[in-house]
Formats: sequence, structure tokens, C-alpha cells
Amino acid sequence: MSDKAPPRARTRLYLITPPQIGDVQAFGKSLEDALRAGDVASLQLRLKGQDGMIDMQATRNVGRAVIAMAQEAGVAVLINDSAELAQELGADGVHVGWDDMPVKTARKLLGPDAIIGATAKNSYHRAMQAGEDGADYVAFGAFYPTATKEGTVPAELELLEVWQAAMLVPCVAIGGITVANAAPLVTAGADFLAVSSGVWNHEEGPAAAVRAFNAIFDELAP
Ligand SMILES: Cc1ncc(COP(=O)(O)OP(=O)(O)O)c(N)n1
Ligand SMILES: Cc1ncsc1CCOP(=O)(O)O
Ligand SMILES: [Mg+2]
Repeated sequence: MSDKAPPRARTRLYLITPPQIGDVQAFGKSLEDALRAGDVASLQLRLKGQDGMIDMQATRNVGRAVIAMAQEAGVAVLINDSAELAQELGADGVHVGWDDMPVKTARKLLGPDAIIGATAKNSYHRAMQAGEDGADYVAFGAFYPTATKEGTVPAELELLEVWQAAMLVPCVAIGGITVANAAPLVTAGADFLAVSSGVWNHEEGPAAAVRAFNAIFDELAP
């Protein structure tokens, strides 16, 4: 038996919805096209009110249809912020940040099979704690400036390099990621790239963005 760590897997795309969805039907069509365009590991439903808090009503309004569409395509769906809503809507899991439900509490509520992701921002320590508490992935960022979320803190590529070399819990990179700036994050060791505006605002549309991200992942696959 070898005591070497298993080889790194190819980086995968983790889609995040826009924070507001004006036209639910149009969004559904864009999402369908995006999911057909190439590999997408997971989708996070992240709908926010003007105050930056989860928009429960909007999440309920689009939740079931979006979850059905994604799950049909083999894409896991996580709800941002609310484990209770993830449970209510039949999602695959929840993403929790520093001000949200603790990972251990979410695990108790959702059970062993749920996917629970945790924000680490730029803190290796917080990431280790989340891993110990049972998170299925830790998310570092923001790697680039973003207009999608206020109050982000900058994160360095080195976090991904060190984490990938030492830890088995998968790491996600987030924050201002586009097709144009993704490559260094892949090379540094991100298991997943979490992307919102870089997909929905791509000049050739979301499906083209999904194709382009996957081409980068293929080219840089370990
Ligand atoms: C994959 C992923 N990583 C980080 C975040 C940020 O979560 P949080 O810090 O709770 O901020 P909000 O998203 O709630 O504004 C995330 N959502 N997803
Ligand atoms: C939710 C979140 N957490 C850190 S940066 C960010 C925004 C991600 O969206 P985008 O890919 O548009 O920068
Ligand atoms: Mg949150």
C-alpha cells in the first residue's frame, strides 16, 4: 500500500446564481443552456435582498423548478445561507458563511449525506476548523474584485497551493473569477471554481462561458 496522497482531480465548475433573478422564465432557459454546455459539478442558489440577507421568498419561488432542472442534469444543488430552506426544498446541501449556521449544526439538521460547504475567506485556520467540523469543502476568496458581494477580503493563490498539498477536504476558489483570469487558480490547486457573474455576464452568454471554463480545466488537468 502506498502512503502517497491520491492524485489531484480535474478542477470543476461550481455555478452560483445571480443574487437577483428578475425574469424567472428567462433565467430557467439560460440555466438549462448552461447546464447542457459542459460539466457543472454543482449549483448554488444564492438569492439576496438589498440588505445582503437571503431572500427566502425568491428562493422558494424559483427553488423547486431550479432544483429539479439541475438534479435532472446530475448537478448537485446547494442553498446559500439556510439549511432549513435546503431541507424544505429538497436541495442536496447548504453553503454556510461565518455569520450563518455553524457547520456542525447544519450537519445535525441535514444528516450525513448532505453536502455542506463553508466559507474560509483568506483564513487557513478557519478552513481547518470547518474541515474538522465536517464540511465537505472549504471556500477561499475573494481572489479577484467582485461586484456580486460587498465586503469581501482579498485572498492569495498560496492558500490554494498550501491547502491542496496538505489537505484532503476539497477547496473552492471564489470571487470575481472569469474565463480570462481562471487559469492561475486552477494551477494553484483549486478543486472547484465558484463563479457567478463570470458565467451569467459572459459576452457570448452562459453556455459559452461553461464551455470555455471546461476547456481551461481540460487543458490544465493534472
Ligand atoms: C462557494 C461559496 N464560497 C463562499 C461564499 C460566501 O458565503 P458567505 O460568506 O456566507 O457570504 P454570502 O454568500 O452569504 O453573501 C459562498 N456563498 N459560496
Ligand atoms: C459570494 C461570494 N463570496 C465571496 S466572493 C463572492 C461573489 C461571487 O460572485 P462572482 O463570481 O460574481 O464574483
Ligand atoms: Mg452566507
